Amino acid sequence: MPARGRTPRPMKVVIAGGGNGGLWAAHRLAGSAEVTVVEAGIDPGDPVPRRFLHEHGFPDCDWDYTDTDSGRHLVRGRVLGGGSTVNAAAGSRGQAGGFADWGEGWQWDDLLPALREIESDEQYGDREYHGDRGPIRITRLSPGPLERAFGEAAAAEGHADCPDHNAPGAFGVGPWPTNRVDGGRWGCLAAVAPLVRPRVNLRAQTLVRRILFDGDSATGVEIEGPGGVERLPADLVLCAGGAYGTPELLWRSGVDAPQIGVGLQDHPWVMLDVEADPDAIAQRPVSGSLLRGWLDDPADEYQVFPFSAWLYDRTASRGTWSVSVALMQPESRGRVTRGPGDRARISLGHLAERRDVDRMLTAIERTDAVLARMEAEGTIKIPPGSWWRGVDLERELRRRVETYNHPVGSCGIGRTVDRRLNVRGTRGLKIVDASVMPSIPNGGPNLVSMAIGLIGGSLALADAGLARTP
Ligand SMILES: Cc1cc2nc3c(=O)[nH]c(=O)nc-3n(C[C@H](O)[C@H](O)[C@H](O)COP(=O)(O)OP(=O)(O)OC[C@H]3O[C@@H](n4cnc5c(N)ncnc54)[C@H](O)[C@@H]3O)c2cc1C
Repeated sequence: MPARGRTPRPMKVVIAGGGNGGLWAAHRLAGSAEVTVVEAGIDPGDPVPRRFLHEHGFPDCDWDYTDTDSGRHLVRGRVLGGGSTVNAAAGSRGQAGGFADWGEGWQWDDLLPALREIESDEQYGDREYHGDRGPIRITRLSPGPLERAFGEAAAAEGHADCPDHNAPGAFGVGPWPTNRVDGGRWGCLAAVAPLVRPRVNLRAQTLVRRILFDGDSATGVEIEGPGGVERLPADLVLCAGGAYGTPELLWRSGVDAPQIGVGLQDHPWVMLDVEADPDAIAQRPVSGSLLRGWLDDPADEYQVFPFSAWLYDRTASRGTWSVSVALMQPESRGRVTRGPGDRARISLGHLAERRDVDRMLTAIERTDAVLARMEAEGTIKIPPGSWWRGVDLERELRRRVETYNHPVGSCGIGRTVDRRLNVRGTRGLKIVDASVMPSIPNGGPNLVSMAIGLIGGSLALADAGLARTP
C-alpha cells in the first residue's frame, strides 16, 4: 500500500523497437504511463524527408539479414517506423478466415476495433468495418492503362470486380488499398511518430542490448547509444523488434521461453516479368491493381499484383512489368534459430509443404491465363522462353520463390507468449509485434502488426489497472 499522502509514481514502460507494433503500443500507453521508446535506427524527423515517402530501397537503414535457404538478402527496416518506413505501403488487412486459428481473444472481431482505430479510409471510411478517424490514411489510386487492361482480362477470366479488398468476404480484381498521401508512403513514421514524439522519451540510434531481470521479472533494459551503455529501469518491457529482432533480443537476454523462433511464416511469391510500354507502366508504377483469387477453397487464396520492376531495381528495364504471384495462406513454416553472436539464422521454409507447391503452380497457371488475354489485346508482351511456360516448372518455381517481406510468427501466441502477450515463464515482459501472430494472415502484416501494438498497449494498461487516456 502506498504511504499516506504520497502519489504513486507512474508505471515505467520501455519499448524495445520503434516500428509498427512499438509505435502503436507507445501511442496507446503515452499519457497513462512513462514511456521510453528505444529504436536502433535513425529518427528521420518531421516533416518526413522525401526519400522515406517516395523512394524504395534503404540499404543504410537495414538489418542485413539473409535467408539461409536461398542465400537471398532479407530487407528489414532499421529506422523509426520500422517496416512501414521502407515498405510498399500495401494496406490490405486480410479476411476473417485468415485469423480463424489465432485463438480466443484474437479473432477477426477482436482485431477489427483496433484495425478501425488505426485507419482513415478515404473511400469507405463510413462503412462499419472501416475507420475514418485514424492517422493511417488508406486510399485507392486511380488505375493507369495497364491496370484497366489487367482488370478487363481478369474479369474475362471470371474474377469479380472488387472495389474494396478490405470489405468482408471480398475477392476479385480492383485497386490496392494503400496507405499513401499524395502518392507518398504514409506509415508509422509519417502518421504515428508525430503523435508519439511529444509524449514519450524517444531514444533513436540506440540498441536494446538486453533485457534485465530479477529472477523471472523484467526490471529494465541495457541500451547502447550515442552516449554509450546505459541501464533503463522499467516496470514493464515491451519487445517490438519484429519477427527476426525480437527472438534475437530474447536470446541475448537469456530468456528461455518456449518455442522462440519456431513457427516463422512468410508469403512465398514469384515474379512473372512481361514487357509493356514504359510510359504506361510509369503512370502507375506501384499500388495499382490487386487480384485476389482462390483455388479449391477460400483458404487457398493467392494474390497477383503488377508493378514497375525499375522502381525497385534500377538495373531493370523501364519496360518490365513484374507480375507477382503470392500464396496467402501457406502451410509451410520456417524457423529462426540462434546463430553465432545471437544473430538470427533465418530459414523461411517456403514451399516446404507439397500442398503449397501445387497451389503455387495452379495460381501461376491462372495468372498466365490473364496475361495471355492481355497479350492478345496487345497491351503486354510475354517474352519468348518465359520461365513459367517452360519445362520443369516446379524446379524453376523452387529456384525463383522469394519473400514477400512478410515474416511473422516467430514468437507466436500459444507458443512463446500467452493470449495477453506475456512472454511465458517471465513477468513484466510482453511482445507487441508481428512475431506473435500464430499464423500468417491472408492479407499483408503491415496494418495487422500495428493493431497488435495497439492491443498490446491496451493489455498492458488493463494488467496494471490503469485507465486509457484518449
Ligand atoms: C521491403 C518491405 C516491404 C513490405 N511491404 C509490405 C506491404 O506493402 N504491405 C504489408 O502489409 N506489409 C509489408 N511489409 C511488412 C510490414 O512492414 C511488417 O510486417 C511490419 O513492419 C512488422 O511490424 P513489426 O512491428 O513486427 O516490426 P518492424 O516494423 O520491423 O519494427 C521493428 C523495429 O524494431 C527495431 N529494433 C529491432 N531490434 C531492436 C533492438 N534490439 N533495439 C532497438 N530497436 C530494435 C527495428 O529497427 C525496427 O524499427 C513489408 C516489409 C518490408 C521490409
